[in-house]
Amino acid sequence: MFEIVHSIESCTVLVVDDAKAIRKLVSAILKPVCRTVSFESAETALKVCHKIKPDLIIMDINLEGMSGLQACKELKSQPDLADIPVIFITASQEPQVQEKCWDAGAVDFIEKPLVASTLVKRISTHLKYKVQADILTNQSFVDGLTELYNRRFFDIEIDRLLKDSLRRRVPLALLLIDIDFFKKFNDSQGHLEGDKALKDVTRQVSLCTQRPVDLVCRYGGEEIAVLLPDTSVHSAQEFASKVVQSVAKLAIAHPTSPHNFVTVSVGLSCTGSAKATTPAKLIEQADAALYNAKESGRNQYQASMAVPSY
Ligand SMILES: Nc1nc2c(ncn2[C@@H]2O[C@H](COP(=O)(O)OP(=O)(O)OP(=O)(O)O)[C@@H](O)[C@H]2O)c(=O)[nH]1
Repeated sequence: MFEIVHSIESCTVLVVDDAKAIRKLVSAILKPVCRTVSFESAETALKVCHKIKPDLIIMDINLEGMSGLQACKELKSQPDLADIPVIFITASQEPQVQEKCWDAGAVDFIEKPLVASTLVKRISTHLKYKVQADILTNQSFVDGLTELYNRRFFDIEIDRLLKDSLRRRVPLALLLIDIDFFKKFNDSQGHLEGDKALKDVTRQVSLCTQRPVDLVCRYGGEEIAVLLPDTSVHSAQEFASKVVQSVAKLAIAHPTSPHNFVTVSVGLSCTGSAKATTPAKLIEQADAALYNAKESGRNQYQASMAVPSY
Protein backbone atom coordinates (compact mmCIF):
# COMPACT_ATOMS: atom_id res chain seq x y z
CA MET A 1 0.00 0.00 0.00
CA PHE A 2 2.72 2.50 1.01
CA GLU A 3 5.67 3.11 -1.26
CA ILE A 4 8.87 2.71 0.77
CA VAL A 5 11.30 5.58 0.29
CA HIS A 6 14.85 4.30 0.01
CA SER A 7 16.60 7.21 -1.66
CA ILE A 8 16.72 10.85 -0.71
CA GLU A 9 19.86 11.65 -2.72
CA SER A 10 17.95 13.65 -5.32
CA CYS A 11 16.36 15.86 -2.63
CA THR A 12 17.41 19.52 -2.38
CA VAL A 13 17.96 21.20 0.98
CA LEU A 14 18.12 24.98 1.17
CA VAL A 15 20.56 26.26 3.82
CA VAL A 16 19.94 29.84 4.96
CA ASP A 17 22.48 31.37 7.33
CA ASP A 18 24.32 34.69 7.28
CA ALA A 19 27.47 33.01 8.60
CA LYS A 20 29.44 31.63 5.67
CA ALA A 21 31.22 29.15 7.96
CA ILE A 22 27.88 27.58 9.03
CA ARG A 23 26.63 27.39 5.43
CA LYS A 24 29.82 25.64 4.38
CA LEU A 25 29.78 23.30 7.39
CA VAL A 26 26.14 22.24 6.91
CA SER A 27 26.67 21.69 3.17
CA ALA A 28 29.80 19.62 3.81
CA ILE A 29 28.08 17.44 6.45
CA LEU A 30 25.07 16.84 4.20
CA LYS A 31 27.06 16.23 1.01
CA PRO A 32 26.78 12.40 1.21
CA VAL A 33 23.03 12.64 1.95
CA CYS A 34 21.44 15.10 -0.49
CA ARG A 35 21.97 18.22 -2.59
CA THR A 36 22.31 21.55 -0.81
CA VAL A 37 21.95 25.12 -2.02
CA SER A 38 22.86 27.90 0.41
CA PHE A 39 21.88 31.55 0.79
CA GLU A 40 22.90 34.39 3.06
CA SER A 41 19.52 36.11 3.36
CA ALA A 42 15.96 34.95 3.91
CA GLU A 43 14.71 37.39 1.26
CA THR A 44 16.78 35.74 -1.48
CA ALA A 45 15.95 32.26 -0.21
CA LEU A 46 12.19 32.99 -0.39
CA LYS A 47 12.52 34.29 -3.94
CA VAL A 48 14.34 31.20 -5.21
CA CYS A 49 11.99 28.82 -3.38
CA HIS A 50 9.37 29.31 -6.10
CA LYS A 51 11.92 28.31 -8.72
CA ILE A 52 13.79 25.41 -7.16
CA LYS A 53 11.06 24.08 -4.81
CA PRO A 54 13.41 22.65 -2.17
CA ASP A 55 12.41 19.54 -0.21
CA LEU A 56 13.51 21.06 3.08
CA ILE A 57 14.91 24.30 4.49
CA ILE A 58 17.48 24.64 7.27
CA MET A 59 17.50 28.21 8.52
CA ASP A 60 19.10 30.29 11.23
CA ILE A 61 16.56 32.05 13.48
CA ASN A 62 18.49 35.30 13.59
CA LEU A 63 19.32 36.65 10.18
CA GLU A 64 20.12 40.17 9.06
CA GLY A 65 17.11 41.79 7.39
CA MET A 66 14.16 39.40 7.46
CA SER A 67 14.54 37.02 10.42
CA GLY A 68 14.30 33.26 10.02
CA LEU A 69 11.06 33.26 12.03
CA GLN A 70 9.47 35.90 9.75
CA ALA A 71 10.66 34.02 6.66
CA CYS A 72 9.12 30.79 7.94
CA LYS A 73 5.75 32.49 8.59
CA GLU A 74 5.87 34.04 5.11
CA LEU A 75 6.61 30.63 3.58
CA LYS A 76 3.72 28.98 5.43
CA SER A 77 1.32 31.66 4.14
CA GLN A 78 2.04 30.80 0.49
CA PRO A 79 0.03 27.77 -0.71
CA ASP A 80 2.66 26.51 -3.15
CA LEU A 81 5.46 26.69 -0.55
CA ALA A 82 3.62 25.93 2.67
CA ASP A 83 4.41 22.21 2.70
CA ILE A 84 8.20 22.68 2.59
CA PRO A 85 9.43 21.66 6.04
CA VAL A 86 11.58 24.22 7.87
CA ILE A 87 14.17 23.28 10.50
CA PHE A 88 15.74 26.06 12.54
CA ILE A 89 19.31 26.20 13.72
CA THR A 90 19.57 27.84 17.12
CA ALA A 91 22.16 28.35 19.81
CA SER A 92 19.43 29.26 22.28
CA GLN A 93 18.27 26.85 24.96
CA GLU A 94 15.41 29.13 26.03
CA PRO A 95 11.95 27.55 25.97
CA GLN A 96 10.41 30.84 24.67
CA VAL A 97 12.69 30.78 21.62
CA GLN A 98 11.82 27.15 20.94
CA GLU A 99 8.13 28.02 21.31
CA LYS A 100 8.54 30.77 18.68
CA CYS A 101 10.07 28.24 16.27
CA TRP A 102 7.04 25.92 16.58
CA ASP A 103 4.63 28.88 16.31
CA ALA A 104 6.29 30.03 13.09
CA GLY A 105 5.56 26.60 11.58
CA ALA A 106 8.91 24.80 11.96
CA VAL A 107 8.93 20.99 12.02
CA ASP A 108 12.09 20.78 14.16
CA PHE A 109 15.15 22.63 15.33
CA ILE A 110 18.81 21.74 15.61
CA GLU A 111 21.02 23.13 18.34
CA LYS A 112 24.40 24.78 17.89
CA PRO A 113 27.16 23.68 18.12
CA LEU A 114 26.18 21.29 15.36
CA VAL A 115 26.73 17.57 15.87
CA ALA A 116 27.34 16.08 12.43
CA SER A 117 25.70 12.70 13.04
CA THR A 118 22.58 14.31 14.59
CA LEU A 119 22.29 16.73 11.67
CA VAL A 120 22.54 13.88 9.15
CA LYS A 121 19.99 11.69 10.99
CA ARG A 122 17.47 14.52 11.57
CA ILE A 123 17.64 15.74 7.98
CA SER A 124 17.46 12.19 6.55
CA THR A 125 14.37 11.42 8.64
CA HIS A 126 12.56 14.62 7.65
CA LEU A 127 13.46 14.16 3.97
CA LYS A 128 12.06 10.62 3.99
CA TYR A 129 8.78 11.90 5.50
CA LYS A 130 8.64 14.69 2.91
CA VAL A 131 9.25 12.38 -0.06
CA GLN A 132 6.67 9.91 1.23
CA ALA A 133 4.10 12.66 1.81
CA ASP A 134 4.69 13.96 -1.75
CA ILE A 135 4.14 10.47 -3.19
CA LEU A 136 0.89 10.01 -1.27
CA THR A 137 -0.35 13.49 -2.20
CA ASN A 138 0.36 12.84 -5.87
CA GLN A 139 -1.37 9.44 -5.71
CA SER A 140 -4.47 10.98 -4.15
CA PHE A 141 -4.80 13.27 -7.18
CA VAL A 142 -4.35 10.65 -9.89
CA ASP A 143 -6.95 8.28 -11.36
CA GLY A 144 -5.74 4.67 -11.20
CA LEU A 145 -7.16 3.47 -14.54
CA THR A 146 -6.32 6.33 -16.89
CA GLU A 147 -3.42 7.84 -14.91
CA LEU A 148 -4.99 11.25 -15.55
CA TYR A 149 -5.52 13.74 -12.73
CA ASN A 150 -8.77 12.94 -10.95
CA ARG A 151 -11.91 14.94 -10.14
CA ARG A 152 -10.52 16.06 -6.79
CA PHE A 153 -7.57 17.70 -8.55
CA PHE A 154 -9.85 19.17 -11.23
CA ASP A 155 -12.04 20.82 -8.58
CA ILE A 156 -9.01 22.50 -7.01
CA GLU A 157 -7.48 23.55 -10.32
CA ILE A 158 -10.61 24.96 -11.95
CA ASP A 159 -11.05 27.21 -8.94
CA ARG A 160 -7.42 28.39 -9.05
CA LEU A 161 -7.30 28.83 -12.84
CA LEU A 162 -10.64 30.64 -12.98
CA LYS A 163 -9.56 33.13 -10.29
CA ASP A 164 -6.32 33.68 -12.21
CA SER A 165 -8.21 34.12 -15.48
CA LEU A 166 -10.58 36.72 -13.99
CA ARG A 167 -7.75 38.58 -12.22
CA ARG A 168 -5.58 38.75 -15.33
CA ARG A 169 -8.57 39.23 -17.69
CA VAL A 170 -7.44 36.39 -19.93
CA PRO A 171 -9.73 33.62 -21.18
CA LEU A 172 -9.95 30.14 -19.67
CA ALA A 173 -11.60 27.42 -21.75
CA LEU A 174 -13.23 24.26 -20.42
CA LEU A 175 -14.04 21.18 -22.49
CA LEU A 176 -16.20 18.34 -21.24
CA ILE A 177 -15.61 15.25 -23.39
CA ASP A 178 -17.91 12.24 -23.24
CA ILE A 179 -17.49 8.92 -25.05
CA ASP A 180 -20.54 8.19 -27.22
CA PHE A 181 -22.69 5.09 -26.63
CA PHE A 182 -20.18 3.77 -24.12
CA LYS A 183 -22.74 1.67 -22.31
CA LYS A 184 -23.43 -0.12 -25.60
CA PHE A 185 -19.68 -0.55 -26.09
CA ASN A 186 -19.31 -2.19 -22.66
CA ASP A 187 -22.37 -4.34 -23.28
CA SER A 188 -21.16 -5.61 -26.64
CA GLN A 189 -17.37 -5.70 -26.14
CA GLY A 190 -17.10 -6.37 -22.43
CA HIS A 191 -15.99 -4.17 -19.55
CA LEU A 192 -12.27 -4.92 -19.97
CA GLU A 193 -12.35 -3.78 -23.59
CA GLY A 194 -14.27 -0.75 -22.30
CA ASP A 195 -11.45 0.04 -19.88
CA LYS A 196 -8.91 -0.29 -22.68
CA ALA A 197 -10.92 2.00 -24.98
CA LEU A 198 -11.24 4.54 -22.19
CA LYS A 199 -7.47 4.50 -21.68
CA ASP A 200 -6.83 4.86 -25.44
CA VAL A 201 -9.24 7.78 -25.72
CA THR A 202 -7.81 9.61 -22.70
CA ARG A 203 -4.27 9.12 -24.03
CA GLN A 204 -5.36 10.55 -27.38
CA VAL A 205 -6.95 13.59 -25.71
CA SER A 206 -3.72 14.18 -23.76
CA LEU A 207 -1.73 13.96 -27.00
CA CYS A 208 -3.89 16.75 -28.47
CA THR A 209 -2.65 19.22 -25.82
CA GLN A 210 0.37 21.28 -26.74
CA ARG A 211 1.30 23.28 -23.64
CA PRO A 212 2.37 22.11 -20.18
CA VAL A 213 -0.32 24.33 -18.58
CA ASP A 214 -3.16 22.50 -20.36
CA LEU A 215 -4.82 20.17 -17.89
CA VAL A 216 -6.57 16.90 -18.74
CA CYS A 217 -8.55 15.19 -15.94
CA ARG A 218 -10.89 12.25 -15.60
CA TYR A 219 -14.07 14.11 -14.69
CA GLY A 220 -16.06 10.99 -13.88
CA GLY A 221 -17.00 7.66 -15.49
CA GLU A 222 -16.34 8.04 -19.23
CA GLU A 223 -16.15 11.83 -19.07
CA ILE A 224 -12.92 13.80 -19.46
CA ALA A 225 -12.44 17.48 -18.61
CA VAL A 226 -9.79 19.69 -20.22
CA LEU A 227 -8.85 23.12 -18.91
CA LEU A 228 -7.03 25.39 -21.36
CA PRO A 229 -5.68 28.52 -19.65
CA ASP A 230 -5.03 31.66 -21.72
CA THR A 231 -6.98 30.19 -24.63
CA SER A 232 -9.45 32.14 -26.77
CA VAL A 233 -12.77 30.62 -27.84
CA HIS A 234 -11.45 30.35 -31.38
CA SER A 235 -8.38 28.32 -30.31
CA ALA A 236 -10.48 26.21 -27.94
CA GLN A 237 -12.85 25.39 -30.82
CA GLU A 238 -9.88 24.29 -32.93
CA PHE A 239 -8.72 22.13 -30.04
CA ALA A 240 -12.19 20.60 -29.60
CA SER A 241 -12.37 19.82 -33.33
CA LYS A 242 -8.92 18.18 -33.16
CA VAL A 243 -10.07 16.02 -30.21
CA VAL A 244 -13.20 14.83 -32.02
CA GLN A 245 -11.30 14.00 -35.21
CA SER A 246 -8.29 12.34 -33.59
CA VAL A 247 -10.45 10.07 -31.39
CA ALA A 248 -12.43 8.98 -34.47
CA LYS A 249 -9.13 8.34 -36.27
CA LEU A 250 -8.14 5.84 -33.57
CA ALA A 251 -10.72 3.66 -35.34
CA ILE A 252 -11.61 1.61 -32.26
CA ALA A 253 -14.35 -0.70 -33.54
CA HIS A 254 -17.77 -0.04 -31.98
CA PRO A 255 -20.23 -2.29 -33.84
CA THR A 256 -23.26 -1.03 -31.89
CA SER A 257 -22.64 2.65 -32.63
CA PRO A 258 -24.10 4.26 -35.80
CA HIS A 259 -20.58 5.64 -36.37
CA ASN A 260 -19.08 2.10 -36.27
CA PHE A 261 -16.12 3.42 -34.27
CA VAL A 262 -15.64 4.90 -30.81
CA THR A 263 -16.35 8.64 -30.98
CA VAL A 264 -16.66 11.50 -28.53
CA SER A 265 -18.94 14.47 -28.03
CA VAL A 266 -17.48 17.68 -26.64
CA GLY A 267 -19.06 20.66 -24.85
CA LEU A 268 -17.05 23.87 -24.67
CA SER A 269 -17.37 26.92 -22.45
CA CYS A 270 -15.10 29.88 -21.88
CA THR A 271 -14.70 32.73 -19.42
CA GLY A 272 -15.32 36.25 -20.62
CA SER A 273 -19.06 35.92 -20.66
CA ALA A 274 -20.50 37.80 -17.69
CA LYS A 275 -22.09 34.62 -16.39
CA ALA A 276 -19.10 32.28 -16.33
CA THR A 277 -17.48 33.76 -13.23
CA THR A 278 -17.68 30.68 -11.02
CA PRO A 279 -16.52 27.08 -11.61
CA ALA A 280 -20.14 25.95 -11.33
CA LYS A 281 -21.23 28.32 -14.14
CA LEU A 282 -18.35 27.35 -16.41
CA ILE A 283 -19.13 23.65 -15.89
CA GLU A 284 -22.87 24.20 -16.30
CA GLN A 285 -22.29 25.94 -19.66
CA ALA A 286 -19.90 23.24 -20.92
CA ASP A 287 -22.40 20.61 -19.81
CA ALA A 288 -25.24 22.33 -21.71
CA ALA A 289 -23.02 22.48 -24.82
CA LEU A 290 -22.17 18.79 -24.40
CA TYR A 291 -25.88 18.02 -24.25
CA ASN A 292 -26.34 19.92 -27.53
CA ALA A 293 -23.48 17.95 -29.12
CA LYS A 294 -25.18 14.69 -28.06
CA GLU A 295 -28.58 15.87 -29.29
CA SER A 296 -27.10 17.02 -32.62
CA GLY A 297 -25.85 13.52 -33.47
CA ARG A 298 -22.67 13.03 -31.34
CA ASN A 299 -19.11 12.77 -32.80
CA GLN A 300 -18.85 16.57 -32.72
CA TYR A 301 -18.25 19.56 -30.48
CA GLN A 302 -20.62 22.37 -29.58
CA ALA A 303 -19.70 25.64 -27.87
CA SER A 304 -21.81 27.18 -25.14
CA MET A 305 -24.20 29.87 -26.36
CA ALA A 306 -22.77 32.06 -23.62
CA VAL A 307 -19.19 32.07 -24.95
CA PRO A 308 -17.80 35.55 -25.61
CA SER A 309 -16.87 36.62 -29.11
CA TYR A 310 -13.18 37.37 -28.48
N1 LIG B 1 -15.39 -0.02 -18.98
C1 LIG B 1 -15.66 1.04 -18.25
N2 LIG B 1 -16.87 1.62 -18.34
C2 LIG B 1 -17.14 2.70 -17.63
C3 LIG B 1 -16.20 3.26 -16.76
N3 LIG B 1 -16.74 4.35 -16.18
C4 LIG B 1 -18.00 4.46 -16.66
N4 LIG B 1 -18.25 3.47 -17.54
C5 LIG B 1 -19.48 3.17 -18.27
O1 LIG B 1 -19.84 4.21 -19.13
C6 LIG B 1 -21.23 4.05 -19.43
C7 LIG B 1 -21.86 5.40 -19.55
O2 LIG B 1 -23.18 5.21 -19.97
P1 LIG B 1 -24.18 6.38 -20.25
O3 LIG B 1 -24.01 7.46 -19.22
O4 LIG B 1 -25.53 5.80 -20.41
O5 LIG B 1 -23.67 7.04 -21.59
P2 LIG B 1 -23.44 6.42 -23.02
O6 LIG B 1 -23.84 4.99 -23.10
O7 LIG B 1 -22.03 6.72 -23.41
O8 LIG B 1 -24.43 7.26 -23.91
P3 LIG B 1 -24.22 8.71 -24.44
O9 LIG B 1 -23.31 9.44 -23.50
O10 LIG B 1 -25.59 9.31 -24.45
O11 LIG B 1 -23.64 8.61 -25.81
C8 LIG B 1 -21.83 3.20 -18.31
O12 LIG B 1 -22.23 1.96 -18.85
C9 LIG B 1 -20.67 3.03 -17.35
O13 LIG B 1 -20.67 1.76 -16.74
C10 LIG B 1 -14.93 2.63 -16.66
O14 LIG B 1 -14.03 3.03 -15.90
N5 LIG B 1 -14.71 1.53 -17.41
